[in-house]
Amino acid sequence: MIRFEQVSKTYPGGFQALNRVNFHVAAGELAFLTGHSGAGKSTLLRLVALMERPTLGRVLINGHDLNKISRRQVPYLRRDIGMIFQDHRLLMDKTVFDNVALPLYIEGYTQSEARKRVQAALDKVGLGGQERKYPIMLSGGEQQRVGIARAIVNKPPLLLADEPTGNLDPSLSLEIMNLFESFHQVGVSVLIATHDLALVARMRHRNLVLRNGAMIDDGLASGAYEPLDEESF
Ligand SMILES: Nc1ncnc2c1ncn2[C@@H]1O[C@H](COP(=O)(O)OP(=O)(O)OP(=O)(O)O)[C@@H](O)[C@H]1O
Repeated sequence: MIRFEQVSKTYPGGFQALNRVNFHVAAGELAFLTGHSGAGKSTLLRLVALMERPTLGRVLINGHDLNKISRRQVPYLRRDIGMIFQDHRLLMDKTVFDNVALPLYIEGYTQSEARKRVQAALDKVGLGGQERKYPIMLSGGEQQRVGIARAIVNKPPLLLADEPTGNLDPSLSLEIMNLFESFHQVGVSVLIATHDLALVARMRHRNLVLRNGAMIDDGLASGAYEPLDEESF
């Protein structure tokens, strides 16, 4: 699903955010991406989401070499990627319905055509019946769920989350992670950048670790990918 081959990213100005990164995340896998602040996590996600281009190397998504994707093709590829941000990036002057429907409006759906899909997405994140509210009327955890509903409304096979629990307390964070787990269980690929190492340990999924732009652990050799049995947890 996601393959990086010798990927480096140097920003204008000369800062090298990623240095020869190699990894593969298979279709349907859930993996975490961890590392210190500035390690390159957001940069890596932005390369996957075609928000940045690599300076060197190849990024492949679903077999598509992103170096060969023209600007015109970018929106089509992005449809297959749901993106979730720490600050959820909701439109505060729009209802929950309109926020979640946004990707569908962009694809040309009318409000009535979008209705079923929006309701299904809100049901999945536990916010059924909240369509008419405005984000300001919701708690932080609920606002993040609206952001997740917006990311899944057009059923993308790949979800990318950048610090999705950064503003939430531990119990809300666990609820949000459980939601990602439920998408993974129905076959969606999920890559989550996070600082929350306690939560990562608890979730028992693969952990890709960046340090100063280099991938120092891809979560495979260490055995972290293998589920632990109850006794050893
Ligand atoms: N557009 C940009 N132009 C120049 N430098 C950038 C740009 N975006 C990021 N950087 C630099 O690249 C490095 C990696 O940033 P990145 O946001 O990928 O790290 P991160 O691991 O996500 O950090 P954090 O956990 O703090 O969000 C940082 O030193 C940052 O300042």
